[in-house]
Amino acid sequence: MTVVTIAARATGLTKTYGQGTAKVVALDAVDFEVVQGEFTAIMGPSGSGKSTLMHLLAALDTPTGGTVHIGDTDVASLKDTPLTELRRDRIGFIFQAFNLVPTLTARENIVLPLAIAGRKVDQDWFDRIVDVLGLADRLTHKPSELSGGQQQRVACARALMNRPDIVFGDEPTGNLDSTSASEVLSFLRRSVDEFGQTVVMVTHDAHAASYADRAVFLSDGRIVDEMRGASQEDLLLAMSRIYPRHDAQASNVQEPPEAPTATAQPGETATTAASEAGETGGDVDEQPEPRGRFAAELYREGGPDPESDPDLEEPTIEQSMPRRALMD
Ligand SMILES: Nc1ncnc2c1ncn2[C@@H]1O[C@H](COP(=O)(O)OP(=O)(O)OP(=O)(O)O)[C@@H](O)[C@H]1O
Repeated sequence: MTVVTIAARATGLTKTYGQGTAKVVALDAVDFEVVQGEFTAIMGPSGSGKSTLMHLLAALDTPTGGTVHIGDTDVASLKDTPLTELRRDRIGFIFQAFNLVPTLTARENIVLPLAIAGRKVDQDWFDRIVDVLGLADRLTHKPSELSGGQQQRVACARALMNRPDIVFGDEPTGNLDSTSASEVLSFLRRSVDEFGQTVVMVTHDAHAASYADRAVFLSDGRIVDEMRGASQEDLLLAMSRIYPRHDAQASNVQEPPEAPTATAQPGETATTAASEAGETGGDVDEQPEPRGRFAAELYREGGPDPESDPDLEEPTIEQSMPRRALMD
């Protein structure tokens, strides 16, 4: 008999914004369990409540109703200091926009959460993670000297460095080309299979979700379906069935996003992209490709635009990790 351990549990989880006619129910009495040692994908069209669910599960936001448990800990029962410690010690984060500290090297970024917590680096673990992620020869580089894919691999290393109970990824491949995305997804898969890591990832993308053990589908703030061990094709079919309106809209989008010039990716500079292309013979992310039909929706509905999206500007130290996650 397989014993299943629950890494996180949401019960009747509700989040509303605004009041009266302006009230938005972002999450509507959701019951949801994250199984320890599993890779779970949270899927759904824009506005379905994916990020809200993830932020509540990661104790980054407060629900309007219901409860969140991380392991046996009722998040609502924690005062500020233990809540900060829970976020810092038991949860890892990977963001779409990488959120590395621009003034620190890759190595310094990776050990930052430990440094803030005043904890020693486990050198064997550090070496293993860096080796698996292929970052050994990049550790002295600053984020501006790394490609988008490399930056996100640094963010992956940072997320796993303190061996958290759960790693949460919020569209972690949303700013990456397909090759870099596959590298990050393969790493997350490997972290589950080899390290027993629990991973929860928000994604629009059937290709990304096909790396997960389980995909749950959100619609209008509710979980409406779930699948286990689904291929990309299975997931696309399920999405057409569950979200017919969105699927039809996404299918109507014929054109991929315009290619960025100088191979600059959101989250990196054109200078970086150009110099890396020259120096490393193409270890730079190429033009992002739609990965599955719902990727078209991602781009159409406000895809990454470093000009207008403040999240994609170079973060300050304070912005680089959720402040609450580290040092309240
Ligand atoms: N701070 C906020 N104030 C008001 N409404 C909000 C706020 N945050 C989210 N919402 C609303 O809650 C709903 C769910 O938003 P959420 O960001 O969780 O969706 P999502 O599925 O993650 O969307 P996306 O894929 O576009 O990020 C949406 O209708 C959104 O407009």
